[in-house]
Amino acid sequence: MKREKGLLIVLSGPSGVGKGTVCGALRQHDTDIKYSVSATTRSPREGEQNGINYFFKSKEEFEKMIEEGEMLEYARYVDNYYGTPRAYVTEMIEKGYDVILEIEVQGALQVKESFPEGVFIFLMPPSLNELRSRIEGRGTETGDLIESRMTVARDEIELMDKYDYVVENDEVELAVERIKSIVTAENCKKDRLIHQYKQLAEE
Ligand SMILES: Nc1ncnc2c1ncn2[C@@H]1O[C@H](COP(=O)(O)OP(=O)(O)OP(=O)(O)O)[C@@H](O)[C@H]1O
Ligand SMILES: Nc1nc2c(ncn2[C@@H]2O[C@H](COP(=O)(O)O)[C@@H](O)[C@H]2O)c(=O)[nH]1
Repeated sequence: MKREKGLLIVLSGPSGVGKGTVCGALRQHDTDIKYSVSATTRSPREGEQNGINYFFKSKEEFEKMIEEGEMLEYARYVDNYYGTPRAYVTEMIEKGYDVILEIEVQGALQVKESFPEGVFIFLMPPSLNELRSRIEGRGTETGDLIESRMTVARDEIELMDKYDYVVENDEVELAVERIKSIVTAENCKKDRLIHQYKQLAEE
């Protein structure tokens, strides 16, 4: 549902936990939520398209975006930059759409500073062994890169108490239902607060 102002939803969690898969499934359920496309200096994987999966940038292009204040947040993750272009997110929120960001933990904590009214959800794997098999099963990284991602994952999991919600991704459809419930509840809370605020303003 479109409102006066949309909700910013930050879906975070370790690489390979299933953020992209869960967002893809959520998209099938809720076509009104807008998905922010990140920028990155990582090379495209087979099948990834510029402007759809990511905006693929050179290091120089990315650093220029940072300098020009175009990033809502950004982080260096395993030797590459990743960041959220600010313009799309603020435009959609102002238009009343809920917007979801699918980002790692350093970036999520930056967004929490600038957008404390956002909803911060940490997607949790059933176990570290399952996380490793998901990364391996995806087949997009090998050897050292898998180890680097697993090392970062352990640090990220330690920060999950900084989030408003922790959602287990045991089964994709269950994770989607949990996220949908959170979004519905948070929107009700926001509507109630706006209603109370308007009543007070009228008194
Ligand atoms: N609930 C699940 N059960 C089993 N496999 C899953 C589940 N969710 C996702 N996967 C699988 O795990 C792999 C990683 O998922 P995905 O690419 O969505 O993770 P991600 O968190 O978006 O990763 P990254 O942050 O690196 O982009 C994929 O092969 C996906 O099919
Ligand atoms: N801080 C940000 N992190 C992001 C963003 N877009 C994606 N990511 C995260 O980076 C890692 C690696 O992604 P991969 O596509 O190379 O597997 C993963 O945790 C993503 O969620 C972003 O805009 N900002």
